[in-house]
Amino acid sequence: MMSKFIVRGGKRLTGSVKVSGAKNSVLPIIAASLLGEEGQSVIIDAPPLDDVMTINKVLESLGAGVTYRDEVITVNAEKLTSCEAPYEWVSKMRASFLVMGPLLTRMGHTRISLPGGCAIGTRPIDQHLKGFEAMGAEISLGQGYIEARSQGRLRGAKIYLDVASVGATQNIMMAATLAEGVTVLENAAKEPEIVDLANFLNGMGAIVRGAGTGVIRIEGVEKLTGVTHTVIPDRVEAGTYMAAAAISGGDVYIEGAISDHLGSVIAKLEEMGVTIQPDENGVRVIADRPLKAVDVKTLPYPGFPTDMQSQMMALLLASEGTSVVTETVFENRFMHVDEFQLMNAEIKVEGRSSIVTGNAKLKGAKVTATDLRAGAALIIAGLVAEGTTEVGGVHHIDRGYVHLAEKLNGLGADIYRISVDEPKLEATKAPSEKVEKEVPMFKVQPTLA
Ligand SMILES: CC(=O)N[C@H]1[C@@H](OP(=O)(O)OP(=O)(O)OC[C@H]2O[C@@H](n3ccc(=O)[nH]c3=O)[C@H](O)[C@@H]2O)O[C@H](CO)[C@@H](O)[C@@H]1O
Ligand SMILES: C=C(OP(=O)(O)O)C(=O)O
Repeated sequence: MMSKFIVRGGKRLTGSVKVSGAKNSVLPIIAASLLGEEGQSVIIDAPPLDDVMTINKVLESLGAGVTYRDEVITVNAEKLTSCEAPYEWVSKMRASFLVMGPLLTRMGHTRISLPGGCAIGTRPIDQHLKGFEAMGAEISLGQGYIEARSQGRLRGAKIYLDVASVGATQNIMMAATLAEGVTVLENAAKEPEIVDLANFLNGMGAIVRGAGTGVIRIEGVEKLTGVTHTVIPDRVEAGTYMAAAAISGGDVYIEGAISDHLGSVIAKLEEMGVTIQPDENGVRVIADRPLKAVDVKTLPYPGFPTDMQSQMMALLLASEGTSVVTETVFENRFMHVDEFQLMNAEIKVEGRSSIVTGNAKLKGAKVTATDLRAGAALIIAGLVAEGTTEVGGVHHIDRGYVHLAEKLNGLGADIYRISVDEPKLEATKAPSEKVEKEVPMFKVQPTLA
């Protein structure tokens, strides 16, 4: 059964919303728990997301014992029975590829389905493989799978990344923890999720230094054990609620948001005229003046995050003046532009930049989430559009947002989720029309005050 979000615009957001654990931290940490040859890992604040369920399935298919209750995952990886991550799971979620480093270094052999490209770009994995090869692995490709083998333990190496890839940094860092000798990773990604993973690994007994800087040094150890760890709050989810608050002219406290992780987003919001008041437990966002247009360029951390680009574009549509949004991280991350245009937005794409005309008179329309963040951005636009916005492609949103509608409704938004029958394709007949089922248009109950 497919779903849609129905957003009725015009509500000002006020109150408090709590941020969940970070999707982009919990996924590599779950993968890293495969390194624990003794004891179990307990991962606290693991958000109930489709992506988390998918990677848990991958771990189970490798023979690990996994339980998930009340946002706590326990992983027992003492005995693994397989080193192969099948297409079934990797095709659902690229981050499953992060099991490659842990499996290779612990078992000396792994076979993983090739992660495909996706809506936002081709997303190659050459830097991951370059790192494994430098550590002595032999890589072969065939039938949609990548196989890596090492004779004995991997060996520490000096590795320079051509791009500061988050995934390659994580995969190589994990592989290096059990390698013989020291690995020095240069031009490493500096995202807070890298630091969270390093803290998890160090808790397991690894020796990782310099995470959060461009050079990470990993001294290999013989064995790692399970550890208890709390995942950092999701900075992209926090940023999404900041944008939602700002577009609605609201006053919202985002509980759990770590302002240090959101420097570039906060700077841009302040430049637009939004008041941001961070404290030790979260960030308050007050939008009591007309918003001003600003230019935004996505960059690796600490630059402006690509995962906030589409939500920011929604906000710029409601600002005074013209903005230029430049995407430098992924080559095809403007799919939301066409959808915004269906809502009466005026945006022109020129290569890697989008020229966004502000003061848009947004109108509700039937639109589709082309990826996770595009979905959130369409909902943000729907908050101020005239009439009703119907957002399809909700499965993308479910990958990365915990109770998005409930959390926004808790702030005063008016969002429903409805079920929609999937169109059936039959050989001899034209595809049937999408039929909206006669489900009562129940309002999702707010879970937060
Ligand atoms: C699960 C997770 O944490 N996902 C995040 C992670 O994705 P992910 O780890 O896949 O993103 P990367 O940092 O690897 O990608 C950044 C850029 O590097 C390129 N590249 C990457 C690897 C490689 O071997 N070769 C190469 O050329 C990519 O095509 C892209 O243009 O970081 C992205 C960039 O902040 C975020 O948008 C994603 O939300
Ligand atoms: C692109 C994203 O995630 P992933 O790398 O898991 O596709 C995202 O979180 O916006």
